[in-house]
Amino acid sequence: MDKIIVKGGNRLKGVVKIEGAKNAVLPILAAGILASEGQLELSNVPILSDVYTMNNVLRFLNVDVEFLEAEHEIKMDATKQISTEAPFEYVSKMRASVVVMGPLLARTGHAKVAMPGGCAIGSRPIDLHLKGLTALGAHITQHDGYIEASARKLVGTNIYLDFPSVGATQNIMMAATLAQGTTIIENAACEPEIVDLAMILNKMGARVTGAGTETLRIVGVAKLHGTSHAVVQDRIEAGTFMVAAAATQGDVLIQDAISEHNKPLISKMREMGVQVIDGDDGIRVIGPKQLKPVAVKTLPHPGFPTDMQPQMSVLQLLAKGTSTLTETVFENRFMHLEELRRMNAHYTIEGSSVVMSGPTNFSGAEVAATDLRAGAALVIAGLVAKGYTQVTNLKYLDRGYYNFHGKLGALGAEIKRVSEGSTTVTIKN
Ligand SMILES: CC(=O)N[C@H]1[C@@H](OP(=O)(O)OP(=O)(O)OC[C@H]2O[C@@H](n3ccc(=O)[nH]c3=O)[C@H](O)[C@@H]2O)O[C@H](CO)[C@@H](O)[C@@H]1O
Ligand SMILES: C=C(OP(=O)(O)O)C(=O)O
Repeated sequence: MDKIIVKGGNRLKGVVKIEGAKNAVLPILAAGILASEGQLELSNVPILSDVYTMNNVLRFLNVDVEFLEAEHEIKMDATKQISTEAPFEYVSKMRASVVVMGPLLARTGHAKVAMPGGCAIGSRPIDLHLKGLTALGAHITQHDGYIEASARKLVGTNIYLDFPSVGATQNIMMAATLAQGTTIIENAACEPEIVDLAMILNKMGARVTGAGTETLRIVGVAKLHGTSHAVVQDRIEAGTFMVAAAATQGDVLIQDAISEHNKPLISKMREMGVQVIDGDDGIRVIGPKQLKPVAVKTLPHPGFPTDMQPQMSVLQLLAKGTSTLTETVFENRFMHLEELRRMNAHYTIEGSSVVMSGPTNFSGAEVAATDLRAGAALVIAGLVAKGYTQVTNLKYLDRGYYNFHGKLGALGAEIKRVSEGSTTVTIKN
Protein backbone atom coordinates (compact mmCIF):
# COMPACT_ATOMS: atom_id res chain seq x y z
CA MET A 1 0.00 0.00 0.00
CA ASP A 2 1.34 3.41 -0.98
CA LYS A 3 1.42 6.47 1.20
CA ILE A 4 2.24 10.13 0.68
CA ILE A 5 4.73 11.67 3.06
CA VAL A 6 4.87 15.43 3.20
CA LYS A 7 6.94 17.80 5.29
CA GLY A 8 5.06 21.03 5.87
CA GLY A 9 6.33 24.57 5.66
CA ASN A 10 7.14 25.24 2.01
CA ARG A 11 5.36 27.92 -0.02
CA LEU A 12 4.08 26.59 -3.34
CA LYS A 13 5.34 28.56 -6.33
CA GLY A 14 5.17 28.08 -10.07
CA VAL A 15 2.84 26.76 -12.72
CA VAL A 16 0.68 23.64 -12.58
CA LYS A 17 -1.14 21.96 -15.43
CA ILE A 18 -4.61 20.54 -14.91
CA GLU A 19 -5.99 17.32 -16.42
CA GLY A 20 -9.30 16.63 -18.11
CA ALA A 21 -12.19 16.24 -15.67
CA LYS A 22 -12.93 12.85 -14.11
CA ASN A 23 -16.59 13.80 -13.76
CA ALA A 24 -16.79 14.72 -17.45
CA VAL A 25 -14.89 11.80 -18.96
CA LEU A 26 -16.83 9.08 -17.09
CA PRO A 27 -20.28 9.92 -18.52
CA ILE A 28 -18.68 10.72 -21.88
CA LEU A 29 -17.23 7.20 -22.00
CA ALA A 30 -20.70 5.85 -21.21
CA ALA A 31 -22.10 8.00 -24.02
CA GLY A 32 -19.79 6.11 -26.38
CA ILE A 33 -22.20 3.16 -26.08
CA LEU A 34 -24.69 5.22 -28.09
CA ALA A 35 -22.45 5.39 -31.17
CA SER A 36 -23.65 2.54 -33.38
CA GLU A 37 -21.56 3.87 -36.27
CA GLY A 38 -17.97 5.12 -36.38
CA GLN A 39 -15.25 5.56 -33.77
CA LEU A 40 -15.12 7.91 -30.80
CA GLU A 41 -11.81 9.66 -30.18
CA LEU A 42 -11.35 11.43 -26.87
CA SER A 43 -8.41 13.65 -25.98
CA ASN A 44 -7.38 15.36 -22.72
CA VAL A 45 -8.30 12.12 -20.92
CA PRO A 46 -7.00 12.00 -17.33
CA ILE A 47 -5.03 8.95 -16.21
CA LEU A 48 -7.13 7.90 -13.23
CA SER A 49 -8.19 4.60 -11.73
CA ASP A 50 -11.84 5.53 -12.37
CA VAL A 51 -11.10 5.82 -16.09
CA TYR A 52 -9.56 2.34 -16.09
CA THR A 53 -12.64 1.03 -14.28
CA MET A 54 -15.02 2.61 -16.79
CA ASN A 55 -12.94 1.24 -19.67
CA ASN A 56 -13.31 -2.22 -18.18
CA VAL A 57 -17.07 -1.79 -17.81
CA LEU A 58 -17.25 -0.86 -21.50
CA ARG A 59 -15.07 -3.79 -22.56
CA PHE A 60 -17.37 -6.09 -20.58
CA LEU A 61 -20.25 -4.63 -22.61
CA ASN A 62 -18.38 -5.59 -25.82
CA VAL A 63 -17.12 -2.11 -26.68
CA ASP A 64 -13.53 -1.88 -27.99
CA VAL A 65 -11.56 0.60 -25.90
CA GLU A 66 -7.95 1.58 -26.44
CA PHE A 67 -6.38 3.90 -23.84
CA LEU A 68 -3.29 5.65 -25.21
CA GLU A 69 -2.03 6.98 -21.89
CA ALA A 70 1.03 8.76 -23.28
CA GLU A 71 -1.22 10.82 -25.54
CA HIS A 72 -4.02 11.13 -22.97
CA GLU A 73 -6.37 9.71 -25.60
CA ILE A 74 -9.01 7.03 -25.79
CA LYS A 75 -10.27 5.43 -28.97
CA MET A 76 -13.59 3.62 -28.70
CA ASP A 77 -15.59 1.48 -31.07
CA ALA A 78 -19.10 0.48 -30.00
CA THR A 79 -20.32 -0.72 -33.39
CA LYS A 80 -20.41 -4.44 -32.49
CA GLN A 81 -23.43 -5.95 -30.77
CA ILE A 82 -23.55 -4.56 -27.24
CA SER A 83 -24.20 -6.76 -24.23
CA THR A 84 -26.32 -5.19 -21.57
CA GLU A 85 -25.22 -6.28 -18.11
CA ALA A 86 -22.88 -4.25 -15.88
CA PRO A 87 -21.99 -6.57 -13.00
CA PHE A 88 -21.46 -5.82 -9.32
CA GLU A 89 -17.70 -6.31 -9.63
CA TYR A 90 -17.44 -3.03 -11.57
CA VAL A 91 -20.34 -1.01 -10.20
CA SER A 92 -19.19 -1.65 -6.64
CA LYS A 93 -15.76 -0.23 -7.56
CA MET A 94 -17.22 2.94 -8.96
CA ARG A 95 -20.73 4.29 -8.51
CA ALA A 96 -20.44 6.39 -11.66
CA SER A 97 -20.69 3.21 -13.74
CA VAL A 98 -24.46 3.45 -13.20
CA VAL A 99 -24.51 6.03 -16.02
CA VAL A 100 -24.22 3.21 -18.55
CA MET A 101 -27.88 2.46 -17.83
CA GLY A 102 -29.40 5.26 -19.94
CA PRO A 103 -27.17 4.62 -22.99
CA LEU A 104 -27.68 0.82 -22.81
CA LEU A 105 -31.43 1.19 -22.59
CA ALA A 106 -31.52 3.65 -25.49
CA ARG A 107 -29.23 1.62 -27.73
CA THR A 108 -30.50 -1.92 -27.00
CA GLY A 109 -33.82 -1.61 -25.15
CA HIS A 110 -32.36 -3.42 -22.15
CA ALA A 111 -29.99 -2.70 -19.25
CA LYS A 112 -29.11 -4.78 -16.22
CA VAL A 113 -26.89 -2.90 -13.84
CA ALA A 114 -25.82 -3.87 -10.34
CA MET A 115 -27.45 -1.61 -7.77
CA PRO A 116 -24.75 0.86 -6.72
CA GLY A 117 -24.30 1.10 -3.00
CA GLY A 118 -23.63 4.22 -1.00
CA CYS A 119 -20.11 5.28 -0.17
CA ALA A 120 -18.14 7.01 2.54
CA ILE A 121 -19.78 10.37 1.82
CA GLY A 122 -23.44 9.32 1.94
CA SER A 123 -26.22 6.92 1.00
CA ARG A 124 -26.52 7.99 -2.68
CA PRO A 125 -29.80 6.49 -3.94
CA ILE A 126 -30.65 6.41 -7.68
CA ASP A 127 -34.42 6.89 -7.44
CA LEU A 128 -34.31 9.99 -9.65
CA HIS A 129 -32.45 8.13 -12.41
CA LEU A 130 -35.12 5.43 -12.31
CA LYS A 131 -37.99 7.90 -12.15
CA GLY A 132 -36.71 9.59 -15.31
CA LEU A 133 -36.13 6.37 -17.23
CA THR A 134 -39.58 5.11 -16.20
CA ALA A 135 -41.15 8.34 -17.46
CA LEU A 136 -39.46 7.68 -20.81
CA GLY A 137 -41.25 4.33 -20.96
CA ALA A 138 -38.83 1.88 -19.35
CA HIS A 139 -40.14 -0.95 -17.24
CA ILE A 140 -37.86 -1.23 -14.23
CA THR A 141 -37.51 -4.07 -11.76
CA GLN A 142 -35.11 -4.62 -8.91
CA HIS A 143 -33.98 -8.13 -8.06
CA ASP A 144 -30.93 -10.00 -6.77
CA GLY A 145 -29.02 -6.76 -6.25
CA TYR A 146 -29.61 -5.65 -9.83
CA ILE A 147 -31.73 -2.99 -11.51
CA GLU A 148 -33.16 -4.25 -14.76
CA ALA A 149 -34.69 -1.84 -17.24
CA SER A 150 -36.35 -2.70 -20.51
CA ALA A 151 -38.33 -0.80 -23.10
CA ARG A 152 -39.63 -1.67 -26.57
CA LYS A 153 -39.25 2.00 -27.34
CA LEU A 154 -38.52 5.14 -25.34
CA VAL A 155 -40.84 8.08 -25.84
CA GLY A 156 -39.93 11.67 -25.01
CA THR A 157 -41.77 13.36 -22.15
CA ASN A 158 -41.51 16.11 -19.52
CA ILE A 159 -39.49 15.17 -16.43
CA TYR A 160 -39.10 17.31 -13.34
CA LEU A 161 -36.23 16.26 -11.07
CA ASP A 162 -36.93 16.76 -7.36
CA PHE A 163 -33.21 17.55 -6.98
CA PRO A 164 -30.78 18.54 -9.76
CA SER A 165 -28.90 15.25 -9.60
CA VAL A 166 -25.84 15.17 -11.85
CA GLY A 167 -25.98 11.43 -12.55
CA ALA A 168 -29.77 11.35 -13.06
CA THR A 169 -29.57 14.27 -15.50
CA GLN A 170 -26.84 12.45 -17.44
CA ASN A 171 -28.62 9.10 -17.52
CA ILE A 172 -31.94 10.61 -18.62
CA MET A 173 -30.32 12.94 -21.14
CA MET A 174 -28.44 10.06 -22.77
CA ALA A 175 -31.51 7.80 -22.85
CA ALA A 176 -33.57 10.61 -24.39
CA THR A 177 -31.18 11.16 -27.30
CA LEU A 178 -32.58 8.09 -29.07
CA ALA A 179 -36.16 8.36 -27.77
CA GLN A 180 -39.08 9.10 -30.04
CA GLY A 181 -40.03 12.78 -29.76
CA THR A 182 -38.94 15.48 -27.35
CA THR A 183 -37.87 15.21 -23.72
CA ILE A 184 -37.74 18.17 -21.39
CA ILE A 185 -35.79 17.78 -18.14
CA GLU A 186 -36.63 20.49 -15.62
CA ASN A 187 -34.58 21.27 -12.53
CA ALA A 188 -31.73 19.56 -14.37
CA ALA A 189 -28.17 19.70 -13.08
CA CYS A 190 -26.18 22.42 -14.85
CA GLU A 191 -22.56 21.55 -13.95
CA PRO A 192 -19.86 22.21 -16.59
CA GLU A 193 -19.58 18.41 -16.94
CA ILE A 194 -23.24 18.29 -18.06
CA VAL A 195 -22.42 20.92 -20.67
CA ASP A 196 -19.45 18.87 -21.86
CA LEU A 197 -21.61 15.76 -22.16
CA ALA A 198 -24.27 17.64 -24.14
CA MET A 199 -21.54 19.00 -26.38
CA ILE A 200 -20.20 15.58 -27.34
CA LEU A 201 -23.70 14.11 -27.69
CA ASN A 202 -24.49 16.87 -30.20
CA LYS A 203 -21.27 16.13 -32.09
CA MET A 204 -22.46 12.51 -32.20
CA GLY A 205 -25.66 13.64 -33.89
CA ALA A 206 -27.93 14.24 -30.89
CA ARG A 207 -30.15 17.31 -30.51
CA VAL A 208 -29.67 18.61 -26.99
CA THR A 209 -30.22 22.25 -26.07
CA GLY A 210 -30.24 24.15 -22.78
CA ALA A 211 -27.23 22.43 -21.20
CA GLY A 212 -25.87 24.65 -18.45
CA THR A 213 -29.37 25.88 -17.57
CA GLU A 214 -31.95 24.13 -15.44
CA THR A 215 -34.07 23.13 -18.43
CA LEU A 216 -32.72 20.64 -20.94
CA ARG A 217 -34.49 19.88 -24.20
CA ILE A 218 -33.62 16.72 -26.08
CA VAL A 219 -35.14 15.95 -29.46
CA GLY A 220 -34.73 12.24 -30.15
CA VAL A 221 -32.88 11.07 -33.28
CA ALA A 222 -32.69 7.66 -34.96
CA LYS A 223 -29.02 6.95 -34.29
CA LEU A 224 -25.74 8.43 -33.11
CA HIS A 225 -22.25 8.13 -34.53
CA GLY A 226 -18.62 8.50 -33.48
CA THR A 227 -16.82 11.83 -33.21
CA SER A 228 -13.79 13.41 -31.58
CA HIS A 229 -13.80 15.52 -28.44
CA ALA A 230 -11.41 17.07 -25.95
CA VAL A 231 -12.57 16.56 -22.34
CA VAL A 232 -13.16 19.79 -20.39
CA GLN A 233 -10.60 20.82 -17.74
CA ASP A 234 -11.09 19.50 -14.22
CA ARG A 235 -12.45 22.39 -12.16
CA ILE A 236 -12.11 20.38 -8.95
CA GLU A 237 -8.46 19.56 -9.56
CA ALA A 238 -7.92 23.25 -10.42
CA GLY A 239 -9.74 24.28 -7.23
CA THR A 240 -7.68 21.86 -5.17
CA PHE A 241 -4.44 23.50 -6.36
CA MET A 242 -5.95 26.94 -5.77
CA VAL A 243 -6.59 26.00 -2.15
CA ALA A 244 -3.13 24.45 -1.78
CA ALA A 245 -1.55 27.66 -3.11
CA ALA A 246 -3.59 29.85 -0.77
CA ALA A 247 -2.95 27.64 2.27
CA THR A 248 0.83 27.77 1.82
CA GLN A 249 0.97 31.56 1.22
CA GLY A 250 2.07 30.50 -2.23
CA ASP A 251 1.97 32.02 -5.69
CA VAL A 252 0.74 29.53 -8.27
CA LEU A 253 -0.62 29.81 -11.79
CA ILE A 254 -3.16 27.09 -12.46
CA GLN A 255 -2.61 26.92 -16.19
CA ASP A 256 -5.64 27.12 -18.47
CA ALA A 257 -8.02 26.76 -15.50
CA ILE A 258 -11.45 28.14 -16.40
CA SER A 259 -12.50 30.77 -13.84
CA GLU A 260 -16.11 30.69 -15.04
CA HIS A 261 -16.31 27.10 -13.68
CA ASN A 262 -14.94 28.02 -10.26
CA LYS A 263 -16.85 31.23 -9.47
CA PRO A 264 -18.13 30.29 -5.98
CA LEU A 265 -14.68 29.10 -4.89
CA ILE A 266 -12.99 32.23 -6.25
CA SER A 267 -15.53 34.44 -4.51
CA LYS A 268 -14.98 32.73 -1.12
CA MET A 269 -11.21 32.76 -1.49
CA ARG A 270 -11.25 36.50 -2.23
CA GLU A 271 -13.44 37.00 0.85
CA MET A 272 -10.70 35.21 2.82
CA GLY A 273 -8.09 37.68 1.59
CA VAL A 274 -6.60 35.49 -1.15
CA GLN A 275 -5.52 37.25 -4.34
CA VAL A 276 -7.10 35.47 -7.29
CA ILE A 277 -6.08 36.83 -10.67
CA ASP A 278 -8.06 35.68 -13.65
CA GLY A 279 -5.77 35.85 -16.69
CA ASP A 280 -5.68 34.58 -20.28
CA ASP A 281 -3.25 31.84 -19.27
CA GLY A 282 -5.26 30.56 -16.29
CA ILE A 283 -5.94 31.47 -12.67
CA ARG A 284 -3.13 32.84 -10.51
CA VAL A 285 -3.53 32.46 -6.76
CA ILE A 286 -1.47 34.33 -4.18
CA GLY A 287 -2.04 33.38 -0.55
CA PRO A 288 -2.07 36.05 2.18
CA LYS A 289 -0.07 35.92 5.44
CA GLN A 290 -3.31 35.52 7.38
CA LEU A 291 -6.59 34.17 6.03
CA LYS A 292 -9.94 35.63 7.13
CA PRO A 293 -12.80 33.39 8.31
CA VAL A 294 -15.82 32.75 6.04
CA ALA A 295 -19.11 30.90 5.98
CA VAL A 296 -19.47 28.31 3.20
CA LYS A 297 -22.49 26.26 2.16
CA THR A 298 -22.30 23.57 -0.50
CA LEU A 299 -25.00 23.53 -3.18
CA PRO A 300 -25.56 22.12 -6.65
CA HIS A 301 -23.85 24.15 -9.41
CA PRO A 302 -23.56 27.14 -9.64
CA GLY A 303 -23.32 26.97 -5.85
CA PHE A 304 -20.20 26.00 -3.91
CA PRO A 305 -19.22 22.46 -4.99
CA THR A 306 -19.36 19.70 -2.42
CA ASP A 307 -16.28 18.20 -4.11
CA MET A 308 -14.28 21.23 -2.86
CA GLN A 309 -15.69 21.13 0.67
CA PRO A 310 -12.99 19.02 2.40
CA GLN A 311 -10.16 21.04 0.81
CA MET A 312 -11.93 24.32 1.71
CA SER A 313 -12.27 23.20 5.32
CA VAL A 314 -8.47 23.15 5.62
CA LEU A 315 -8.31 26.76 4.43
CA GLN A 316 -11.04 27.75 6.88
CA LEU A 317 -9.22 26.03 9.75
CA LEU A 318 -6.19 28.16 8.91
CA ALA A 319 -8.21 31.38 9.02
CA LYS A 320 -8.09 33.51 12.15
CA GLY A 321 -11.51 33.37 13.83
CA THR A 322 -14.66 31.31 13.48
CA SER A 323 -15.63 29.82 10.14
CA THR A 324 -18.66 27.72 9.32
CA LEU A 325 -19.23 25.10 6.68
CA THR A 326 -22.62 23.61 5.83
CA GLU A 327 -22.83 20.51 3.65
CA THR A 328 -26.22 20.22 1.94
CA VAL A 329 -25.47 17.77 -0.90
CA PHE A 330 -24.19 14.67 0.93
CA GLU A 331 -25.17 13.74 4.47
CA ASN A 332 -21.84 12.30 5.59
CA ARG A 333 -19.02 14.33 4.12
CA PHE A 334 -17.18 15.40 7.28
CA MET A 335 -15.13 12.24 7.81
CA HIS A 336 -11.89 14.03 6.90
CA LEU A 337 -12.39 16.33 9.90
CA GLU A 338 -11.81 13.45 12.31
CA GLU A 339 -8.44 12.91 10.65
CA LEU A 340 -7.72 16.65 10.70
CA ARG A 341 -8.47 16.62 14.43
CA ARG A 342 -5.49 14.31 14.77
CA MET A 343 -3.48 17.11 13.17
CA ASN A 344 -4.69 19.60 15.84
CA ALA A 345 -7.87 20.95 14.20
CA HIS A 346 -10.56 22.28 16.54
CA TYR A 347 -14.21 22.25 15.51
CA THR A 348 -17.69 21.17 16.49
CA ILE A 349 -20.22 19.52 14.22
CA GLU A 350 -23.84 20.59 14.57
CA GLY A 351 -26.03 18.55 12.23
CA SER A 352 -24.99 19.33 8.67
CA SER A 353 -22.77 22.23 9.75
CA VAL A 354 -19.33 22.46 11.26
CA VAL A 355 -18.03 25.39 13.26
CA MET A 356 -14.26 25.76 13.10
CA SER A 357 -12.00 27.93 15.16
CA GLY A 358 -8.68 29.08 13.83
CA PRO A 359 -5.96 29.75 13.14
CA THR A 360 -4.96 26.10 13.43
CA ASN A 361 -1.35 25.19 13.99
CA PHE A 362 -1.51 21.92 12.12
CA SER A 363 0.93 19.32 13.35
CA GLY A 364 2.07 16.37 11.25
CA ALA A 365 0.45 13.00 11.93
CA GLU A 366 -0.38 9.66 10.33
CA VAL A 367 -3.79 10.05 8.74
CA ALA A 368 -5.96 8.01 6.39
CA ALA A 369 -8.00 9.26 3.44
CA THR A 370 -11.66 8.31 3.86
CA ASP A 371 -12.63 9.32 0.32
CA LEU A 372 -11.18 11.06 -2.70
CA ARG A 373 -11.41 14.72 -1.67
CA ALA A 374 -10.65 13.86 1.95
CA GLY A 375 -7.32 12.53 0.66
CA ALA A 376 -6.58 15.82 -1.10
CA ALA A 377 -7.56 17.82 2.00
CA LEU A 378 -5.22 15.81 4.23
CA VAL A 379 -2.30 16.33 1.87
CA ILE A 380 -2.99 20.09 1.83
CA ALA A 381 -3.05 20.12 5.64
CA GLY A 382 0.28 18.27 5.52
CA LEU A 383 1.74 21.02 3.32
CA VAL A 384 1.30 23.53 6.15
CA ALA A 385 1.74 21.24 9.16
CA LYS A 386 4.72 21.25 11.46
CA GLY A 387 6.79 18.16 10.76
CA TYR A 388 5.85 15.12 8.72
CA THR A 389 2.37 13.99 7.69
CA GLN A 390 1.76 10.54 6.26
CA VAL A 391 -1.42 10.04 4.26
CA THR A 392 -2.56 6.47 3.59
CA ASN A 393 -5.50 4.95 1.66
CA LEU A 394 -4.31 6.51 -1.58
CA LYS A 395 -6.63 4.33 -3.66
CA TYR A 396 -9.18 7.10 -3.14
CA LEU A 397 -6.84 9.86 -4.25
CA ASP A 398 -5.94 7.87 -7.38
CA ARG A 399 -9.60 7.87 -8.41
CA GLY A 400 -9.45 11.60 -9.10
CA TYR A 401 -5.91 13.02 -9.08
CA TYR A 402 -3.13 12.19 -11.50
CA ASN A 403 0.38 12.51 -10.02
CA PHE A 404 -0.83 14.74 -7.17
CA HIS A 405 2.39 14.42 -5.19
CA GLY A 406 4.50 14.97 -8.33
CA LYS A 407 2.68 18.18 -9.22
CA LEU A 408 2.97 19.50 -5.64
CA GLY A 409 6.65 18.53 -5.57
CA ALA A 410 7.24 20.49 -8.79
CA LEU A 411 5.69 23.53 -7.06
CA GLY A 412 8.20 23.25 -4.23
CA ALA A 413 6.56 20.96 -1.68
CA GLU A 414 8.69 18.43 0.16
CA ILE A 415 6.62 15.44 -0.69
CA LYS A 416 7.00 11.93 -1.90
CA ARG A 417 4.96 8.84 -2.48
CA VAL A 418 6.35 5.59 -1.18
CA SER A 419 5.28 1.99 -1.06
CA GLU A 420 4.71 0.41 2.34
CA GLY A 421 7.84 -1.47 3.30
CA SER A 422 10.00 0.76 1.10
CA THR A 423 13.13 2.08 2.76
CA THR A 424 13.05 5.37 0.85
CA VAL A 425 10.78 7.18 3.28
CA THR A 426 13.04 10.05 4.27
CA ILE A 427 12.69 13.42 2.64
CA LYS A 428 15.62 15.76 2.18
CA ASN A 429 15.50 18.59 4.72
C1 LIG B 1 -18.96 10.96 -11.28
C2 LIG B 1 -19.56 12.25 -10.85
O1 LIG B 1 -19.88 13.09 -11.67
N1 LIG B 1 -19.70 12.44 -9.55
C3 LIG B 1 -20.21 13.70 -9.05
C4 LIG B 1 -21.72 13.67 -9.10
O2 LIG B 1 -22.15 12.54 -8.34
P1 LIG B 1 -23.66 12.05 -8.44
O3 LIG B 1 -24.10 12.13 -9.85
O4 LIG B 1 -23.74 10.74 -7.76
O5 LIG B 1 -24.36 13.14 -7.57
P2 LIG B 1 -25.87 13.59 -7.56
O6 LIG B 1 -25.94 15.00 -8.04
O7 LIG B 1 -26.69 12.57 -8.26
O8 LIG B 1 -26.21 13.52 -6.01
C5 LIG B 1 -26.43 14.64 -5.23
C6 LIG B 1 -27.41 14.32 -4.12
O9 LIG B 1 -28.63 13.85 -4.68
C7 LIG B 1 -29.00 12.63 -4.08
N2 LIG B 1 -29.68 11.79 -5.10
C8 LIG B 1 -29.07 11.59 -6.31
C9 LIG B 1 -29.66 10.79 -7.26
C10 LIG B 1 -30.91 10.19 -6.95
O10 LIG B 1 -31.48 9.47 -7.76
N3 LIG B 1 -31.46 10.40 -5.74
C11 LIG B 1 -30.87 11.20 -4.79
O11 LIG B 1 -31.41 11.37 -3.70
C12 LIG B 1 -27.68 12.02 -3.63
O12 LIG B 1 -27.86 11.07 -2.62
C13 LIG B 1 -26.92 13.23 -3.17
O13 LIG B 1 -27.29 13.55 -1.86
O14 LIG B 1 -22.23 14.89 -8.55
C14 LIG B 1 -21.89 15.09 -7.17
C15 LIG B 1 -22.58 16.36 -6.71
O15 LIG B 1 -22.07 17.46 -7.35
C16 LIG B 1 -20.38 15.15 -7.03
O16 LIG B 1 -20.06 15.22 -5.67
C17 LIG B 1 -19.72 13.93 -7.64
O17 LIG B 1 -18.32 14.11 -7.70
C1 LIG C 1 -17.66 12.25 -4.90
C2 LIG C 1 -16.87 12.24 -5.96
O1 LIG C 1 -16.93 11.37 -6.99
P1 LIG C 1 -17.88 10.10 -7.21
O2 LIG C 1 -19.25 10.61 -7.49
O3 LIG C 1 -17.30 9.48 -8.43
O4 LIG C 1 -17.81 9.26 -5.98
C3 LIG C 1 -15.82 13.27 -6.16
O5 LIG C 1 -15.31 13.38 -7.30
O6 LIG C 1 -15.46 13.98 -5.20
